[in-house]
Amino acid sequence: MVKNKIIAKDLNLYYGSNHALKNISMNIKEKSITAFIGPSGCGKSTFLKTLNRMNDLIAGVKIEGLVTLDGENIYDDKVDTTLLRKKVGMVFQQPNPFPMSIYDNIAYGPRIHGIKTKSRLDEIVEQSLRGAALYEEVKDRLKKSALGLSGGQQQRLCIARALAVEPEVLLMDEPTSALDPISTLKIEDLMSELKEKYTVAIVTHNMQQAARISDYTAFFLVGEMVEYAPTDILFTRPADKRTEDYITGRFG
Ligand SMILES: Nc1ncnc2c1ncn2[C@@H]1O[C@H](COP(=O)(O)OP(=O)(O)OP(=O)(O)O)[C@@H](O)[C@H]1O
Repeated sequence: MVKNKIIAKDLNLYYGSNHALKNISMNIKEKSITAFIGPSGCGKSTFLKTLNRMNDLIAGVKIEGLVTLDGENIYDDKVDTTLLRKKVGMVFQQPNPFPMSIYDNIAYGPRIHGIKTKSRLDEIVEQSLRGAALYEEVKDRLKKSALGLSGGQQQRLCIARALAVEPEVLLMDEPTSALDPISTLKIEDLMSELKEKYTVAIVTHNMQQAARISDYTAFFLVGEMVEYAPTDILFTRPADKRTEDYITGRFG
């Protein structure tokens, strides 16, 4: 049986008086891809961000309920959020490399976590770039600015940067929506490789993408999680009429 890596239980989130997540319970399976779909504003990104406490950074947010990672409550007062975010990395919609060299982008996280030796950093940079299927394209320009890379390369760099601190979970918030179709395909292929080692959760607006790459899909609607099932079942035999209406394009 596949292990549950993350468990959310009765999760509620309020932005001030806006009840943005309503009683969400979900088990996210280890070493698989879970996609969150649903119309704009339904809470997909908000839910994703609760999984590494990125919403803590927003003023006026109130969170109730439980999220566990390997059985440990990530909202416990004792949790070090820097370490949590090392274990649960994040990749955003817009590629956001730091304005520094390709090498330094990758070495940044490991350096913060105390790795100083050049040979070890060299090793991590190469491994991470290989893990993100970027090494061959950039190996001769590691000391050049990351801002000179194409959008698709920048996004793979951001994935490599996330991999450099040895995460267990990767959260991806519409990682391909700013990319052309070829770069999108590269990232999708990469994600299928990544799930051999990591647990991946992805927000996507693109239902075909969810159907192509994910093992499980959750459908959100105005803050509720309407349905959560293996992807092939959710797209072929949804249990809820609202899921069916959405995936057949009747709204959203
Ligand atoms: N930082 C914030 N402060 C206040 N309200 C927010 C904030 N972020 C999101 N919201 C609100 O929470 C609700 C859910 O937003 P969220 O971004 O999670 O939805 P989404 O499904 O990811 O949407 P989209 O697909 O458009 O990105 C919306 O009503 C949104 O306006």
